[in-house]
Order: sequence, then structure tokens, then C-alpha cells
Amino acid sequence: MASVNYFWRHTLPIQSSPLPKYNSHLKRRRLTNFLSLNIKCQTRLEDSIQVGKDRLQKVPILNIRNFSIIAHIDHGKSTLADKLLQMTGTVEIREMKDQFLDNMDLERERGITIKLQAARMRYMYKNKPYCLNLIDTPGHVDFSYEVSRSLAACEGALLVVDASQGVEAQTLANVYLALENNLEIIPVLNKIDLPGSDPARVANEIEEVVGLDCSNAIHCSAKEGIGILEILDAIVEKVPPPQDTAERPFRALIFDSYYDPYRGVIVYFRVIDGTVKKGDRILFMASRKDYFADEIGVLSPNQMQVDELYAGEVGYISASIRSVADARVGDTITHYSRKAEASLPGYKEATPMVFCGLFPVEADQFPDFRDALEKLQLNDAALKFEPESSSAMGFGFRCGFLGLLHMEIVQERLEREYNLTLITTAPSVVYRVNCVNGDTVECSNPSLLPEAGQRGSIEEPLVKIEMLTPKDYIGPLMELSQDRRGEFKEMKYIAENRASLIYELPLAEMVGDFFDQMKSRSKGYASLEYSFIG
Ligand SMILES: Nc1nc2c(ncn2[C@@H]2O[C@H](COP(=O)(O)OP(=O)(O)OP(=O)(O)O)[C@@H](O)[C@H]2O)c(=O)[nH]1
Repeated sequence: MASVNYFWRHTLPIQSSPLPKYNSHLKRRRLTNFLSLNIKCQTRLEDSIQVGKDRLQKVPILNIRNFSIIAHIDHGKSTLADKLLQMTGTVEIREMKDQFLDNMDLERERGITIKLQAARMRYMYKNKPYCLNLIDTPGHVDFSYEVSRSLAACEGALLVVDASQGVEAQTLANVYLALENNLEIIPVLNKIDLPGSDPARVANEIEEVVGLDCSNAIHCSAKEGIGILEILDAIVEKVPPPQDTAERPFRALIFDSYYDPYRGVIVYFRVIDGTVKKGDRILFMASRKDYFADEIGVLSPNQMQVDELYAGEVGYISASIRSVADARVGDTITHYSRKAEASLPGYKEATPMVFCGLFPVEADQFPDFRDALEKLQLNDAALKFEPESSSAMGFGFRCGFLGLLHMEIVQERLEREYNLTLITTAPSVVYRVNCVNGDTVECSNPSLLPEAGQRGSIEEPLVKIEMLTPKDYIGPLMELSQDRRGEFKEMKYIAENRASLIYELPLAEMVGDFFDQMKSRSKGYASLEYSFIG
């Protein structure tokens, strides 16, 4: 297993934790009511559908805009993305599936975005054609590295906040990521159609917490189609175009990849410098693997082949790549013969944070289980596993995941897509044991723990958590954090009635029922974000 390089502190012996219940996100999406588009927009909608058909045509680099949408779960990111695709004629209404960008079955069922995707749109602004590339981002902390890479591929971001709710912890974490990447942020106050919405209060909250000028924040209802054209205009006016570096050696940033059983890995990337053509020999700088680009194209949002992509553009490559491990998110693609001098900054290997044992219920399913894990790993470079046997449960695998949601997704995919029935052990974290003889052992499994006499001390990983809560629940949440061995760091009021609480907490406590407890003690009002310390 990969080594873990985050902050540790000395601790008590390992305790196992109960299985988390993260199913509160499970929900079915409602079909968007397309007829609710208001009449004013209807004529521009018809015009833009015509324009949308020309979306493969090149535009000058000054007319390209690459942007992303930052939003808390349920604040309306997918609904807004749908409307942007409709209004630009990228997807015709009759072929529109609800939340087009979330196309993995599991995602659609859970109503959350796990893997990111992209969509190229064509938009007429002051009689000039613009190419707008929307790069979608996953909405959960387990995938925050992918979020950071997709933001690195953009020059701007829409910050979508539900005007009936306000800023949530997760929104903040992603806004900070966007600010680190120097993105131009456009505030959008969504759901203004709801009677309980209060755009003025929420605009104040954003100004207070994020320090962003909200005097021109766009008031929008993604559901009713209000404010969508203003958003498209603002993207053109405010997001800077990419730099014109088409003459430099080719460099592209991978922000997503997935495994297609017929074509191999499909890599989604943003061209940062230079150009790439169909048939070029390309090199992945971190994995040092080279391939011929059999097919290149753009996502609009379906894959559409083109011959060449230039600096500033977003697209995909298919090159008969066998495993996603060869083309990881964050890696740089360059030309094999005219290499770029340096790779793009920010590449990181995925490090598993949460572990559990998975065992087939029927012992004779073990070979199928091993095959299934190997296949899944082709599609998910972050999944780690090694064989494990237990006297009670027989042969299985100890698996490492990015976090709790990633763990749940893998379990569900194994059961659903590969027809396996699995027993799962309680999730645990990796501990570091400093032995008396000076050795250091990393243990993801209690059975690997050195003998009592050999153990000097044990350290465990920590996370920093930030909870945003109405002020009535500050007391119960502080009590919860303290009960779970949390160390108080900071508390501040972000609005008259809402506070932010920051604690450092052992990861082992997070993989238990902390999230459920936080929700129940705050009657569902508090939100939580965590990051690994290190
Ligand atoms: N009333 C109202 N409801 C909206 C609006 N925009 C989105 N919704 C609803 O809010 C819910 C969540 O919207 P989504 O678009 O799925 O939110 P999301 O941010 O993409 O959620 P994740 O994919 O889970 O991150 C859905 O039931 C939408 O129909 C709006 O402007 N007004």
C-alpha cells in the first residue's frame, strides 16, 4: 500500500468503528419541467439552438472561456448546467436527459456528482461566436483532488449558492480552491423562485465569508430558466480568455479519465500549450507511458471527433490505453518527440485514507471477486487492494479508498455491476506504529500490529473539520466534537445567526457515525467539510 504522508498524533490502541450511513444523499431527481422556460427566453433559445449546431467550428482563442461551477450538494449545479446546455442549443430539449452531466448510473440515483465531465457550448454575444467550455466538478471531499485539477483547467467559476439556504461548508472549501487557482468567480444566487429565498441576506453572507463583491450577483432560478442568459453574458464578459501559447511545445492537463471496455481509457484534458493532432505520438509525463492518439475530439457533451486541438481548448483522447493508472488525473500529456521541458504543477498520487476488508459470502465467488476488483481498478486508479484471509470469513481483500463515499461507491459497484454478494468489515484508518527497535510500521489492519512488547507508540491520522451551523446548535456540536476526541481550533460568526466551528479530529472518529450525529444534533441544519492535515 502507498505510504501516507499526513499529520499524525500519538494515540490509544486501535478501535474499530461502526459502518457509516451516508445514504442521506440518496434521492431520485425529478424531471426538469422544460416547459417552464419563460417566454422572453424562448426566442433567444431558438436562435441559440441554431448556433449550437456550429459548435465544432473554431473560434479565436480570445473568444474561448473555460469555466466550472462551484456549489454545495443540492444547490442546483446540475439543473443550472442542464439549462446552460439547453440555452446554447448544445443539447436539444427532446434529447435532454435530466442532469446530463451526471451520466454514471450510481450518480444519477444518488443525485450527486462523482466523476466530472465537460461540455463545449457555442454562444453568440454581441454578434460574435464564443466557445464556452463547462468543466463539471465532483461535489464531495473524497474527490477534492479531482476538483482542484478541474479548477486548474479553468479561468473562471460560477459560485452557485441556494438563496433560500446560504453558504455551506463545502462551498467554502471549493471557493478557496478556486481562489488558489486565481479563478475569476461569478456569484450566482439560485432558487429565487422559492418563497423562502432571501438573495440579499445570502449575498451579504457571501461577501462576509468569502470576501467577494456581490453587488452584481446574478439572481437566478435554474429550475424556471430565470437569469440563465445573464449568466452566459457574465461568463463572456468576466472570465478571462486562455493565454495564446499555441506555439509552445504541447502540454495538456488531465482532469478526468475513464475506462471504456472497447476503446481503452478515454482521457479528458485541457490543452495548456501547443497543439495536438490525431495520430500524434503522445507521452504521459508522470507515468512515462507513450501512445498514439487514435482519436481526438471535444465533449459537447457527447464525444465528437475533431482533427486538432489548440491551446485553450478542452477535449478527449482515445489511444488504446489499457489502464487509467497510465493516464491519471493531474498528469501532463506532451508530444513524444517534442517534449515540454516541465510538467504542469499539482500532480499527486492518490493516497488511500480509509480501509476495509471485503469478503465474498460464497467462497467460490473469490476468483470472480478478484477479477472484478482488477477490472474496477482499470477504471479507478485510486482503488487499492491486497489479499487478506480471515479464519471466520475466508479469503478476501483489504481495500483502500479515498474516503467513505468512495468506499460506498466501490462496494455498490461490485455488488451491482459484478453480481457479487460481499461481507464488509467496519472501516478503519491506517495507523503508524513506532517500534522500540526504531522501525516504523504502517498498519491498515489490526492483524499487522507488532507484538505488544515491540510497540513504542502508535500514531493516527487527523483531519481538520469545519462545520457551518445556525447558532442554536453550537453547544451540541461542540459537545459532539469533544466527545469524539476533537481539539477545538476556532469559532467565528459568518452571519448574525450562523457560525463556523473548526476542530481537529482523528480520522478514525470521522469514519464512524460523526456525520450522522452532526446532522441529528443540528436537526439537519449543519454542514460539514473536512480535509486531511498535512
Ligand atoms: N425551486 C427550485 N428548485 C431548484 C432550482 N434549481 C435546482 N432546484 C432543485 O434542487 C434540487 C437539487 O438540484 P441539483 O441540480 O440536483 O443540485 P446539485 O447541486 O447538482 O446537486 P449534486 O449533484 O448532488 O451536487 C433538485 O430537486 C432541483 O430540481 C431552482 O432554481 N428553484
